Amino acid sequence: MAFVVPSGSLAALLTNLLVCLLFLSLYRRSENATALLYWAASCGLFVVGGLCYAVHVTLQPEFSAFKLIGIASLITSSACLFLGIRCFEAGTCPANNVFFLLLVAGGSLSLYLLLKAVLGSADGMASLIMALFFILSAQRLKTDACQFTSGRWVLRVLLQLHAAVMICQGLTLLRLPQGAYYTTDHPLIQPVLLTHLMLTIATALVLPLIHSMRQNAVWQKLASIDDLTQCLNRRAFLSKAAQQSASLATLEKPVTVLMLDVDHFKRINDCYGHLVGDRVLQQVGRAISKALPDSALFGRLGGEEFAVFLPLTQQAAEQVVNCLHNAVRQHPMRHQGSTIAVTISVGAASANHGQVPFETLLAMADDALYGVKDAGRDGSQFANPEDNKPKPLCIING
Ligand SMILES: Nc1nc2c(ncn2[C@@H]2O[C@H](COP(=O)(O)OP(=O)(O)OP(=O)(O)O)[C@@H](O)[C@H]2O)c(=O)[nH]1
Repeated sequence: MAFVVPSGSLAALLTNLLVCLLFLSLYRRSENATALLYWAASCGLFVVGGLCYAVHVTLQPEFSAFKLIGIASLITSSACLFLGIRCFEAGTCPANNVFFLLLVAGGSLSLYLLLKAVLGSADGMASLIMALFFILSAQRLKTDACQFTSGRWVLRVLLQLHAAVMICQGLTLLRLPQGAYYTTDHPLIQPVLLTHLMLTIATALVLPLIHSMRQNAVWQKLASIDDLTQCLNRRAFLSKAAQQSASLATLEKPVTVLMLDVDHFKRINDCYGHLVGDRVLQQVGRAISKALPDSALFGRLGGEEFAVFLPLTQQAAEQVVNCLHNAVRQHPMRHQGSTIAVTISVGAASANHGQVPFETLLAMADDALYGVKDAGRDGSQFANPEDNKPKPLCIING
């Protein structure tokens, strides 16, 4: 039965090699996915470590350089996985990763040699150090606070199981006589290797899956955000607001739509230049975002025109509109020692029982906005939903 363990080890090495190639091919196809490269390196180093260890066992010297390289590669392998998780979390590669990797490899090897000198036998220490990296990786995922909760939960469990398997392997090896790993038909070794295999395969499937889920979410976010102001862009705002409006309508809940326009923005551009104009738009966007309640949707429709969707009655929305005027006034732009006064005009339309389609509210709010501009700007006007015509219910002129 002595051949059972080596064949299990060979299967583990082959699996890691295939996973390494899978991650490498994914890495070549995806952009900015350093995590995949680290995960490929992790499996690659595991194969190198296993092969070096096998050469050492075949030659069977008392203590060979192959064993040392094998142990170092195996430990660095799990450290690479940890770095892959770090890159994944950061969304990019932290600058100090390579230095950290060298530190880990050097530190772990020194620890190994120290334990070897003190204990006489420290074969299992490599497995325990690997377990430590699996635990650290799982911990890193545990602190995650955003989406993909289920994918990350699965990955965390896989890493924790892997850590448990490595601890079992480590404790088993520590109790075996020197070099007996490949020759003893120990009852624990075979299940440990099998579990290692299955966990590697499972992790190899889950990792790219959550990686692509994350990429998709990042792209979706990029596609829905306005570059300049960081609020929703036109397409995202209109589609989200229409969706929310439809679901609120079925519940007969109130809905208010605001159209906001920066007053005399052309003058700002003409006087100070387009770059300053851009900064004014950013400032206005920030001020409005901060002043809005959490339930609001806020987007830039284009140019100096913004829109807000509020799940509020007209009465409640009027207070929000007042806050928006104040917020914009209280955050004037400073440019070369002078202050650029900025005001906004707001057209609004409410449906207190959600019975008016979103598109109609938007058009009514737009009409109301024209009314405010005609009335002199820096004010607001609510359209009357009953006759579908803008009617001045509230004018605040600055
Ligand atoms: N800096 C900058 N200017 C922009 C941007 N988009 C549109 N504009 C400018 O915004 C100006 C809008 O001018 P108008 O539509 O006449 O509006 P206004 O001057 O604000 O006048 P009222 O709305 O009537 O108060 C134009 O000069 C556009 O070139 C942008 O992203 N950045």
